[in-house]
Amino acid sequence: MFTLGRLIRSTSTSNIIAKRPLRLQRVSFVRPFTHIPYSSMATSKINKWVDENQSHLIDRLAKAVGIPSVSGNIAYIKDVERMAEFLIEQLTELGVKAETRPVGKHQLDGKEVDLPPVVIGHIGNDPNKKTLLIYGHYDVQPALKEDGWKFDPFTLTVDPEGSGKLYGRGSTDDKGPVLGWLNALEAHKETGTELPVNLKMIFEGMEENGSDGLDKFIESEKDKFFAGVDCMCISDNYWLDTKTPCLTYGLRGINYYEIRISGPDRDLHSGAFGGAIHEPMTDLISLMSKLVSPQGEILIPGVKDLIAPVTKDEQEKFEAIHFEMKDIHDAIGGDVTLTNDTVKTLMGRMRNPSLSLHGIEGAFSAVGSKTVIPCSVKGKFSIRLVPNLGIKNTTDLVIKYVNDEFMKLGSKNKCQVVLTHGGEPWITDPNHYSFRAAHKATETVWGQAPDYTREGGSIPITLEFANILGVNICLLPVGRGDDGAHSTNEKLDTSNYIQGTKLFAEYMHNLAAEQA
Ligand SMILES: C[C@H](N)C(=O)N[C@@H](Cc1c[nH]cn1)C(=O)O
Ligand SMILES: [Zn+2]
Ligand SMILES: [Zn+2]
Repeated sequence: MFTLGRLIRSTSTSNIIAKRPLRLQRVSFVRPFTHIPYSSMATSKINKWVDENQSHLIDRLAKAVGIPSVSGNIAYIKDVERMAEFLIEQLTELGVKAETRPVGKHQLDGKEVDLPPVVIGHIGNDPNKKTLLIYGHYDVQPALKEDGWKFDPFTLTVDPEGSGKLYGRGSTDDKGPVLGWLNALEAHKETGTELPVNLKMIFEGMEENGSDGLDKFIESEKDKFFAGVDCMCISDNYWLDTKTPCLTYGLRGINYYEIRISGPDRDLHSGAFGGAIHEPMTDLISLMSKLVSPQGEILIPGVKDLIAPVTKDEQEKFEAIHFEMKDIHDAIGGDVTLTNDTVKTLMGRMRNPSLSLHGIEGAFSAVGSKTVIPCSVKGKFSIRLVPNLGIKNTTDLVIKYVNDEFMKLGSKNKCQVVLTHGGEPWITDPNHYSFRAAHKATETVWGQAPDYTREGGSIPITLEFANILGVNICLLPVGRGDDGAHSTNEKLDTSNYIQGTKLFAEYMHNLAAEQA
């Protein structure tokens, strides 16, 4: 555990306003499980059912992708709720006791609205079985056809060229993996196979926007809904390439910022006022250009000094990963990597911090040549956090630097730096029975041993689960490195969806058979 405590964000000021007290990781007490022998007969029946019911399972994914559950946007609030209801219906049909639970309110577009509810469910309550908790998210990133999608992003489209790719927003992040668990449950039900573990599940609808409210929910339910959980599995990341399955034992964190510059109280004609005023956009572009160099170097003083040194063991783990530069070039559709060194590239993605500029709200971006001076603009950027770059120490450096640089501009506009959401980095020890079970399941289903990776993306709530529940968390991805999560033409290969379903079933059976 590298950083302790989660910071609660302020939406109106540039400062972090509260910090949770330090919590030590709790260790689950040892419970004498009845040894449940692994049965290859059970899983082969399940695999046969999954193979024979592929179109039904794809249909389930199509229904889910058809609900545009984009979080953090007032226009999609009803769709996010509809997606939660869809999960409840599906889970109930599968024999899961499922319900939605409120997690509070937040501000959207200046209005106070309910946060998307969490969907929780459980099936099985046998004291002789281990209890597995699974987490996933049912919200998705925004997507518009005009962003460059080949097909409507909210209509699951099977590649007409026959590659088996299933295109649609959320196909890989994270509706496909979430439904993979439901598919595995259905396969057990339909083949009359007893579930080898008790299963608890929690699916949230705010992951893409900072998981607001979820930390409090976990804390308040730790001795109620979450009581008795032995270990946890999350499938919400991706392989590194298109052919090597992996298990993931670390995540980068994320701090998401806005630089808000405001000047006049209305948008202005650039002919009438250009040359006479301090322009907010000019200030903003100047500040944003000072955050990161074109070589990817973070220019904020002090950030590099905080990074924990790379150990020999870490270096060796990165060197052991199967990865070629071609994998990343294919995944991004171009040869624009910062280096051609594979280990440096992997470290750049997973072990080092990175700063990305995302966009400017309030800027003119439509077609045409509007000669406007926007009166206020918000520049958005994020920093991926790594051990020992935490939410707070990084934010202190960011705020000081941006304010100092703004002062140097001599502008009469107003500048505010806001941390909109933050999530700490997370890393765990993969020498745990849950990782052993996932390793064996990968060998059985994919016919090869997994690589051990750290994810460059963030699942901010992972550290909270680890700290509050004190359980091991194994990240077991389903999708490939070229799936295009958050991008245009996001997809999940049919084989990954189908084999991923088998992987989850196999993992649960291995988990039951592992000595705790
Ligand atoms: C890895 C996971 N599937 C994911 O995409 N996480 C997001 C989380 C996030 C945080 N702010 C906005 N989204 C990510 O890593 O960007
Ligand atoms: Zn995700
Ligand atoms: Zn995502």
